[in-house]
Amino acid sequence: MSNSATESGRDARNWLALSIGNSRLHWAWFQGEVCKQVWHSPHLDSAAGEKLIHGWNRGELWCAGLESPGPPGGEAIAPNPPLWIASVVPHQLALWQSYGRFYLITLEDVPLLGLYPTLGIDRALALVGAARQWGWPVLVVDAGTALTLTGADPEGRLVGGAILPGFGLQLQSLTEKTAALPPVTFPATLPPRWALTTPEAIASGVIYGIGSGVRDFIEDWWQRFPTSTVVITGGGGEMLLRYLQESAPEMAKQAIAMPDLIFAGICYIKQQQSG
Ligand SMILES: Nc1ncnc2c1ncn2[C@@H]1O[C@H](COP(=O)(O)OP(=O)(O)O)[C@@H](O)[C@H]1O
Ligand SMILES: CC(C)(COP(=O)(O)O)[C@@H](O)C(=O)NCCC(=O)O
Ligand SMILES: [K+]
Repeated sequence: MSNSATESGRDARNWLALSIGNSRLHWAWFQGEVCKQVWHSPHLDSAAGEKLIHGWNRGELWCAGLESPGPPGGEAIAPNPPLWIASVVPHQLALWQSYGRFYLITLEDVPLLGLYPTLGIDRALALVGAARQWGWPVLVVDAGTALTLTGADPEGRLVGGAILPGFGLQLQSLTEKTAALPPVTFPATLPPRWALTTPEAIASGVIYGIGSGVRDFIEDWWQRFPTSTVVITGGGGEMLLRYLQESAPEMAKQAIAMPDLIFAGICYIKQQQSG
């Protein structure tokens, strides 16, 4: 095979995955089944989206001057990569629909039994992504804007789950809905549980509150499915794992952190569809 044939073969295998969350856009660049790079960007406005698509159409993958739409380092890859999207945010999804090689993943594409029609596609994809690697039954804890728990049984049937405000949303809502509580940035480490300052008291309430709730859900899940894998993902996943390491070390040892879980799900669906 000539060099150029090898090159074009490689290029043809390039594709992008975009998961549109309520806080951010999550991007991955794949070659075939291999995930080469993952990065995150803020939501984009329509001008920024159009600029990016225009660049892709011209064969420039990452538009210069656009804030963080591309991977750090801005790798050069083939023009017009297929873009596989999973979205739980309709107004952000609309930006990408004019792109020629746009593929939207919906619940109908996901081979999961017992789905209900309004289940978030991110939750369904995370579940099949986790099961592909660890098998059924599986429980996914996704600490995103909302924190979700989503579990499926040994047959790959959705058992159900729960949705609560995530770390950032809880911190933000306290600031917004009270007169005296200051904005608190997401702490890098666990705060003291018995806090003596207002910011630490807020951080403690949110982190230990979410953490103990999640722990209770996991304990209940293991009563039902003692052999189930538990996978933790999402922007707040590290904090959740830190909580478990301190408060429930045995549980933490058995939980698996997969920050890029959604992309395992997207890759699986793409493979199914591409035959
Ligand atoms: N760099 C970051 N940017 C935004 N949120 C972050 C970041 N690091 C951690 N977080 C936390 O992660 C949560 C958002 O998770 P993420 O999985 O990005 O959400 P979504 O998928 O809903 O957009 C928020 O609670 C936030 O506090
Ligand atoms: C629960 C979610 C908001 C989580 O999204 P995220 O916070 O991670 O952006 C999303 O999965 C969603 O909109 N779900 C629809 C309702 C459901 O899953 O039952
Ligand atoms: K999510």
